Amino acid sequence: MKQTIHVVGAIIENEQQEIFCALRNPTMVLANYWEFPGGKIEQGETPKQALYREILEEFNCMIRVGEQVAETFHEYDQFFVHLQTYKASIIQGVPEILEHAEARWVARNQLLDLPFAPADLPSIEKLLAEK
Ligand SMILES: Nc1nc2c([nH]c(=O)n2[C@H]2C[C@H](O)[C@@H](COP(=O)(O)OP(=O)(O)OP(=O)(O)O)O2)c(=O)[nH]1
Repeated sequence: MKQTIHVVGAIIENEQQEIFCALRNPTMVLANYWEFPGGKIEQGETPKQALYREILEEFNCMIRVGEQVAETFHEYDQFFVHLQTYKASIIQGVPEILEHAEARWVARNQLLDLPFAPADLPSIEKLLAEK
């Protein structure tokens, strides 16, 4: 039976209203897809705590996590993902790419130009509908 993994993603916006997007590296599951940085929620963590930890681990910066953007269930070939995305802003540090192939700040209306992980599309649609 397929497993369900519970994942959080940060929609980090800067002062130019650009969103921080990261490219999964070729050795990761869902290789070479763009994503909202984040990862799996560990036992005993709230989604917001998990997001804070993941961004610190993977980008060495501290974020403040805000409101939820979307909650999505998506079926991939190998597993189901339960993805919750949250708005966030950087409160300390500049993101360093520690685990991803690449990362960049992207204007909302250019998000769909990147090949995003399919589970992220409802979040992107919500962002595009906001402004
Ligand atoms: N981080 C993140 N993962 C996403 C997004 N969309 C999406 O389908 N996923 C999938 C990809 C992965 O299969 C899973 C997240 O797992 P991960 O490997 O990044 O999590 P992690 O950092 O906790 O990894 P690990 O410690 O288990 O190696 O969720 C997204 O926007 N952000």
